[in-house]
Amino acid sequence: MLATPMLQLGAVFQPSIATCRSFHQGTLFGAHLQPLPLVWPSQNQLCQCRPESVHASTPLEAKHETSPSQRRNASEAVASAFWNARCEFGGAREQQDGRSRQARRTRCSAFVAAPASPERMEDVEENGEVLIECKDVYKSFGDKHILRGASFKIRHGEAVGIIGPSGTGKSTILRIMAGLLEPDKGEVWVCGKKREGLISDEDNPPLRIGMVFQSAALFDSLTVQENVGFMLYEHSDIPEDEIKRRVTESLMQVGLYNVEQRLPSELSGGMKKRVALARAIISDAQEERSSDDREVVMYDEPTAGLDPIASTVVEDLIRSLHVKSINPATKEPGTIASYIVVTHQHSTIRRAVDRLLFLHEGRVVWEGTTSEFDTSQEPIVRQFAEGNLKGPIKY
Ligand SMILES: Nc1ncnc2c1ncn2[C@@H]1O[C@H](COP(=O)(O)OP(=O)(O)OP(=O)(O)O)[C@@H](O)[C@H]1O
Repeated sequence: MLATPMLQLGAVFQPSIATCRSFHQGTLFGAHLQPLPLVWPSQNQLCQCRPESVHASTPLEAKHETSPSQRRNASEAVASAFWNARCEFGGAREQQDGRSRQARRTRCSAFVAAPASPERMEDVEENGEVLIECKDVYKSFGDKHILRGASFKIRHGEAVGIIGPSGTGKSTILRIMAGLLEPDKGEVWVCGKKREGLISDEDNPPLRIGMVFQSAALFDSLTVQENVGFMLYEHSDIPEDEIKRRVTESLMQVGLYNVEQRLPSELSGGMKKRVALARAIISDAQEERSSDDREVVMYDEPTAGLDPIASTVVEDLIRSLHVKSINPATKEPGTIASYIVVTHQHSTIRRAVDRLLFLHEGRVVWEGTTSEFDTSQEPIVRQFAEGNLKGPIKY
């Protein structure tokens, strides 16, 4: 059984750029900078800091009043940084050899990457290896029955959007796919293997998974530079000057300049999201990837709260990182083999993904391409696409 996480939350959370391992064995600092015992017993259990654990009442919660959003943000910062670190650097990947570990800098994404052609999408749909399959997945929180038999497949090479009304379980299914949450019923198959438990229980996850959380999940007490460079500081011997250079480069790719020394509290919501994306990009810069790599990057509402132009920057950035997109200037592909985007935003639906899963009342009620989304006469799709008050979706 996992011990109750004793997270200190919000702005006082202070990992102090310790190593992931020593952090697990080390201390967290509390509201008055009192060291608090860290209760993660092993690296494999790092995912226990997932938000639903933090929703539970903890000793700290009683001691220091924190809002649910602070708790969620702190837990996601921990989960995001360490869990991505584990996915990036732990397990099977460390055993890989013959693969260049030379740093590869993600190329500037100042272009509009083209969506996949219909032929290419057909090919992926017919021949792509199934990376994740959810079979009849159920999940409830107390008496709220959120997922009620969700079934679908994510194939290698796909850019998939999960859409649907608020509260319908989009983030929940993303967390289940990521292995941060267990379904109550149903199965999740990852690369042909049924997942038992959480990703933290797997020694050699068959699929590399990256996650960009909805809340941006930054460490409030670290500067932008420390947040973005977190993985490189923790898990590489890259000289500090080089890390700084890469941080600046990543930030430029998401349209941020001269913010390295700011704290997250000094940024707008949209800027935080872009910093989170910059962190995801820089974590990508550790070694060469190929389009055969089994990996999925999951973005939970990456453009929520952004103005239309900032949304476009982020959408194009997501698109340009995909292996299926070719930078027209350099003719080079991106590096992210497959990705999933949970979103409400119409611009993101049209600009950042190729195939859509429509989740409603806990099930996938419609699947199709983004162009089919525009032409489908399914009442539920039309209502959602047009924002009608009348239709099968009741508010
Ligand atoms: N850990 C949790 N504990 C309790 N309830 C939860 C938890 N996680 C999600 N929920 C509830 O489950 C429901 C579905 O949440 P989820 O975030 O998956 O929906 P969503 O479709 O992503 O919504 P939105 O589009 O508004 O972000 C919500 O009512 C939410 O409050």
